[in-house]
Amino acid sequence: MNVSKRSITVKGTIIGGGIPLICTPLIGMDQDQILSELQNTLPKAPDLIEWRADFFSHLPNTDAVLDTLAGIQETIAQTPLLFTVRSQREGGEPIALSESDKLMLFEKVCGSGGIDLIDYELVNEKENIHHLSRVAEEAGVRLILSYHNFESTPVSSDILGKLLEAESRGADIAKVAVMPHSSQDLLTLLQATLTASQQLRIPLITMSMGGLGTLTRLAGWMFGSDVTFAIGKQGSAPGQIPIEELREVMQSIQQWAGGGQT
Ligand SMILES: O=C1C[C@@](O)(C(=O)O)C[C@@H](O)[C@@H]1O
Repeated sequence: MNVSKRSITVKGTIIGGGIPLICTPLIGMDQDQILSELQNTLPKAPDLIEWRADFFSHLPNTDAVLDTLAGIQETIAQTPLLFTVRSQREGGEPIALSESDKLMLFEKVCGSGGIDLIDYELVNEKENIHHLSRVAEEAGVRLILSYHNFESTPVSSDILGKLLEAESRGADIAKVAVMPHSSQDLLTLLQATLTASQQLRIPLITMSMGGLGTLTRLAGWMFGSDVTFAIGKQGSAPGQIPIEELREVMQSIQQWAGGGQT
């Protein structure tokens, strides 16, 4: 069954509208570092900014998180902000919060009006996902449900299964990041992406990580991935490349491939 994909608009930015977007992460340990990363990154005009708050050393202090969020918001103006506390089992930094502490923090952060999107892993308890989905919806925050595999690339049907599961659990965007060990693994990820882009009714984000995965970060959009992650000042995952270089290559491909149509 071919179902046309639905785009979503966040702060005037269309995600899933055919034009691939670039997201740059902020990984500073404190507010000063984060705001300096932001000052450095904003002139490079990313479409989205992700605060990887698992790197933030004051994460257990909700007031410090909200204060930093206010500082980020003041600086980024119209650029949509994604809030992520990546779990350690899916490649994040160790944090001193239990899962319920984390969900309480998410409630505060969503309620603050300071974020536009929030990322949570699909592997989490169904009730927690359901709870966060309700909290986010009430706050007008879009939910990304994600799956990361830093070891290997699952078979295409499993990757597709993760993306479909994200949609069925209430995600506004489905995301998968996997580790390739061969060129075949890149094809596997891209095949799953193409099939998902024909079946899902929500935007999707996929990438193969590491040096070998670079091709998917540069050209995944041709197979249906709506957002790619790039380095603004510092990267947050293996294989990300600087935004300037990524944009240059993407623009060349778009120009020669006829405006980004797949
Ligand atoms: O999930 C993702 C994708 C990512 O892991 C990457 O490989 O670019 C980078 C993370 O910061 C982000 O949350």
